[in-house]
Amino acid sequence: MDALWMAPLLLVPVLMWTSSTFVFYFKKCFYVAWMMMLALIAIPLCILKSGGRDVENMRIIRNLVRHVKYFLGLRFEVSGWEHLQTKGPYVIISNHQSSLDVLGLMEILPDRCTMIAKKELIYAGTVGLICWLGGIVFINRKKTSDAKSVMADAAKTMLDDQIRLWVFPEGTRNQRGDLLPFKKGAFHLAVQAQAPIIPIVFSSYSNFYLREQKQFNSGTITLKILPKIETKGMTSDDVASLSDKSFNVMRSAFLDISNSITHSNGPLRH
Ligand SMILES: CCCCCC/C=C\CCCCCCCCCC(=O)SCCNC(=O)CCNC(=O)[C@H](O)C(C)(C)COP(=O)(O)OP(=O)(O)OC[C@H]1O[C@@H](n2cnc3c(N)ncnc32)[C@H](O)[C@@H]1OP(=O)(O)O
Ligand SMILES: CCCCCCCC/C=C\CCCCCCCC(=O)OC[C@@H](O)COP(=O)(O)O
Repeated sequence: MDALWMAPLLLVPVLMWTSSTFVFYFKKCFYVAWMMMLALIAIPLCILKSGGRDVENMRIIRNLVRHVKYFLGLRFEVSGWEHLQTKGPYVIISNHQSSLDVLGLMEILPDRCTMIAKKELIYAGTVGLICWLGGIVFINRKKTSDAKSVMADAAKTMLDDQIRLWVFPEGTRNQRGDLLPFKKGAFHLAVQAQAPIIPIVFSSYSNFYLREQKQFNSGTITLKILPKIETKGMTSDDVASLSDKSFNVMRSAFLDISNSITHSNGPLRH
C-alpha cells in the first residue's frame, strides 16, 4: 500500500528525462518554493543577529542563496571584480531579465549593499519579509512623486549609514534581447549622494531560459562588472547625460557578452 502511494513520484525522473516542458515548470516551482523556504530559515537568523531591519542581514541572505544555482544547473562567470573594490557608498545598476537575477546578484553582492524594489514585493510571503529585514527600499512605481521622495531619503541614508544600493534602471523585467530605455531614478540617487555608479551586466538568458517556448535548460551566465562612473560635482542637469553614458556602456557590454555566450553554448534542446 505504501509503495503504491510512492508510485507517482517515480514519474518525476521519467518526465524530467523526456519532457523539457515538465523540466521548465518543475524548475520554476522548485525555485519559488525553495526561496520561500530559505527565507523562512533566514527570518529568525536575521532577527537574532540584528534584531530587525538591517542591511547587515544581507550577509545571511547572500550566504543562504548561493547554493541555489547548483539545483537549477546554472553557472556564473564573473569578470571585473576589481571594480567593486571601491570604498564607501556607490550605486550599482544592472539589467533585469527575471527573478533569477537574484542568484547572480547574491553571487557578487558587496557588503552593506541592499536594493531598490517595487513595493509589491513586500507581499511575497516569507520572501517579502526577508526583503524588508534586508533593508530593501520599496518604491511605489505608480506614484512618481512618492518614489522620488523615498529615493531622496535613500540618498541621505546611503551617506549617513555608508550603504550601497542596487537599482534596476530599466524599472521592470525585460527579456527582449536588448536593454529597455533607462528610468532616471538611479542617476538622481547617485548625483544626490555624489556617489559613483558601478554598472553590471548580466548576459542574455535566452541560451538556456525561454519563457514562451517553456525551456529552462542548464546554462552559464556571464556577469561583467564595468568600471565605475564618477558623479562628483554633478547636478540634476547632468542626470540625462549620465543616464545616456551608462546606457551606452551597458548596452554594448550586454550585446558583446550575450553574443559570445550564445555561440559557445551551442543550440538549445527541443
Ligand atoms: C534567504 C533566502 C531568501 C530568498 C529570497 C529573497 C532573496 C533575496 C532578496 C533580494 C531580492 C531583491 C531583488 C529585488 C529586485 C526587485 C527589482 C524591482 O523591483 S525593479 C522595479 C523597481 N525598481 C525601479 O523601478 C527602479 C528604477 N526606476 C526608477 O528609477 C524610476 O525613475 C522611478 C520609479 C523613480 C520613477 O519612475 P517614473 O515615474 O516612470 O518616472 P521617470 O520617467 O523615470 O522620471 C520622471 C521624471 O522624474 C525625474 N526623477 C526620477 N527620479 C527622480 C528622483 N529620485 N529625484 C528627482 N527627480 C527624479 C526624472 O528625471 C523625470 O524628469 P525629467 O524632467 O523627464 O527628466
Ligand atoms: C504568499 C505570496 C506568494 C508569492 C510568491 C512569490 C515569491 C517569489 C519567490 C521566489 C523568488 C525569489 C526572488 C524574489 C525576487 C524577485 C524580484 C523580482 O524579480 O521582482 C520583479 C520586479 O523586479 C519587476 O517586476 P515587473 O517585471 O515590473 O512585474
